[in-house]
Amino acid sequence: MTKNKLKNPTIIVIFGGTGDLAKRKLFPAFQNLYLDGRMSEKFQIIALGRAEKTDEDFRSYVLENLENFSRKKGKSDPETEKFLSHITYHSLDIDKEESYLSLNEKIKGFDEAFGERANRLFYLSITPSFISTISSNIKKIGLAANPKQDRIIIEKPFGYDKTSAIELNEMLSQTFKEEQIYRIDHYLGKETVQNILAFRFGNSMFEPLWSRNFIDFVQITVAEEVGVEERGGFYEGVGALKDMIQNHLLQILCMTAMEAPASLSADDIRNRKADVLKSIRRIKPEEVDHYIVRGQYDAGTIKGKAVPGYRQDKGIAPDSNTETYVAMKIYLDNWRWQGIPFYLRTGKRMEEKQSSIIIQFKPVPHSSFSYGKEGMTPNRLIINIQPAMDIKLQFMTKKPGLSLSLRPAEMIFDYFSCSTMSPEAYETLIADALLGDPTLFMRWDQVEEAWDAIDTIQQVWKTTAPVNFPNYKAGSWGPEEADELLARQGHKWIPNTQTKEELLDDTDI
Ligand SMILES: NC(=O)C1=CN([C@@H]2O[C@H](COP(=O)(O)OP(=O)(O)OC[C@H]3O[C@@H](n4cnc5c(N)ncnc54)[C@H](OP(=O)(O)O)[C@@H]3O)[C@@H](O)[C@H]2O)C=CC1
Ligand SMILES: O=C1O[C@H](COP(=O)(O)O)[C@@H](O)[C@H](O)[C@H]1O
Repeated sequence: MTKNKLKNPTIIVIFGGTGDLAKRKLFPAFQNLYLDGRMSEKFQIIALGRAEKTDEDFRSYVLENLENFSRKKGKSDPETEKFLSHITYHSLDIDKEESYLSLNEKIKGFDEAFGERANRLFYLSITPSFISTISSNIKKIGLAANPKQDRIIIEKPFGYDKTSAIELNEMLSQTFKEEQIYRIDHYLGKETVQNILAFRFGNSMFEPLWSRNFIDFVQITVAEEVGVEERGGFYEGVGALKDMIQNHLLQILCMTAMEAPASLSADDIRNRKADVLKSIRRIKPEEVDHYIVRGQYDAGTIKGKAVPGYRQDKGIAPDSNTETYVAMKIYLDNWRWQGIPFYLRTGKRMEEKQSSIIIQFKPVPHSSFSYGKEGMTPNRLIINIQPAMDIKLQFMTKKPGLSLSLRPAEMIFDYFSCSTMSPEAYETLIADALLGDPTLFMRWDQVEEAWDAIDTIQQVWKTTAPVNFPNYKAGSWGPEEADELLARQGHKWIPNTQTKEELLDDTDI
């Protein structure tokens, strides 16, 4: 959210510096920030992993990955070489206290070279089970002794349920104050997610319509074409509810449903988002099947390519009951949204990659018009988050011709048409963390409320195995039960795959 350039000397310590996230997202983000002139003159990245490696070998590994994953690519040009010279590798075993002593020596060495104590940013890109050990070792050795200078970024998932998240937070708070803790949800760094705030509160004409008075229902989709790829071992113990709903989808729900913040300060925005999470209607164990559908993909075809089922993927048990799909109906018990369903769905191996929010408005109370073969289509506002980055307003117009008959049409704002190449989500978030702006990070109460909203579901699923897994084909839009979830309300999932030509169907003019 902030545009400033980092001025203070800074040391970034990446736990999990050799991992998948670091190679695909973190190093490319730092490289792009560097090339954009957003890093300070004096900075050092210390990447940690268990094996012994030389700086040279590690830098070649980073360069190779920049070539594959960075938006500005990583050619071996002088600027990228300069960036690489700011990276050091350090061998550290998280469980061994002596490793932290040598890390401390290394950090002090850079402080000396900088001529002052640098700010420290600890990036925990490791499995959550290591967080407590790292945090207590950081405290023991005094690595983060200055609350004004030192921060920590924690990757998701923050805990596995509400109880473990509370324990984790208590443990962390023995070393770091809340204002030093940056809990990342990379969806909040996406341009189009931030644009929801701009769209809603930077305009006057949509907000009066933004309530139960005019909206029929809201549909939030985060669909992926990919399966679990190389992360089967991690995903098996997690599943779509914890991997996607607890964080990304509930954060998008917050942006869509929140009240206007008093200001753009981090706490004003986060207070209004926390209100949404608090207002999510908690469901009873016996209601879980009524409100939530889980699914797991079977073998199928995506864009003409055959793909295996989840149970055949690498690292997955052949009788796994981990869900790769979740659809749920959420009610918000507050004045603005009482009685309006929010349908959330997410899944891997879906027909196409698509993250979107669809606001369906109530139908007109009465109409004397005739309609084309699609019939009357309610007004819709479609906010496409990715890969399309646009906002569409769908409404009815007169069909060209002699009769007064209507057909749907749309107006489109394309985010790309007015922006230069957007920064990646991780660039925005890391820049904010370096500068100390926590607006786009999750405050503790948000995390706790989000777990509270889904804990009952997890508990019920732990004790009742799904009877019909796998229950959707790779390349589809999920299990049939997800259609029934909406049909009970007289609603349907809106496909959001129509082209403009299909929408403007002229066949019966
Ligand atoms: N990958 C992704 O797309 C995403 C990941 N995340 C989150 O990011 C975090 C990291 O994920 P990811 O990068 O995929 O995980 P990986 O399994 O790829 O990497 C794990 C990292 O942890 C290090 N590690 C493991 N054990 C130790 C130890 N005892 N001492 C020191 N280092 C150790 C490994 O280093 P080494 O083996 O070299 O010692 C490696 O760098 C997780 O919390 C994940 O949920 C969040 C969103 C997306
Ligand atoms: O956090 C995660 O997000 C990715 C999807 O992120 P996107 O930016 O590519 O939409 C998901 O694949 C992964 O399982 C999850 O951990």
